[in-house]
Amino acid sequence: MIIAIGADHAGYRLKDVIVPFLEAQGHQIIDLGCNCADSVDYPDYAVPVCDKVVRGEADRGILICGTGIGMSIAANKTPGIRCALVHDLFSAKATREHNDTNVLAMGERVVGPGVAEEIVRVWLDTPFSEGPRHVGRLNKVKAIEEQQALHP
Ligand SMILES: O=C(CO)[C@H](O)[C@H](O)[C@H](O)COP(=O)(O)O
Repeated sequence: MIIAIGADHAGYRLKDVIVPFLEAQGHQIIDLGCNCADSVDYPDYAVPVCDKVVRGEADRGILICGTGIGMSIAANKTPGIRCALVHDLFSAKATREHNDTNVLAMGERVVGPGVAEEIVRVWLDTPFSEGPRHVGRLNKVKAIEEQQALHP
């Protein structure tokens, strides 16, 4: 897969663990920064990663900040993005099966590197279930986006 990844100053160290982990599995990585501890703003990194996904230039996106919360809030403002904040393996699997999420958010201050690697592995490997109830719910989410585009 082609995976776009971004982090703020509170997440770049975990990004630097996840990038070689993914490369070792044969994934192609688009690393959109940041790459040092100088304070930055998470929306500035969430938007470029989400753009890559909605434009089809990346198959998935991964975003990391201190908690993952700011990144997930920002990511879900982009129409077409379904971002899940995940810190456990059950949710990593469920959010792919049920929500067909295309962006994963994690918090470097919440989860250790070993668990984060397993979350990423499970999230990338789990297919959407295609269950009719999930498809119907996702269509309702899409309808919210379309409604808001018509009446911002
Ligand atoms: O948005 C966040 C908190 O929900 C992210 O974790 C940020 O990384 C965090 O706010 C950064 O905090 P800092 O005090 O500016 O390092």
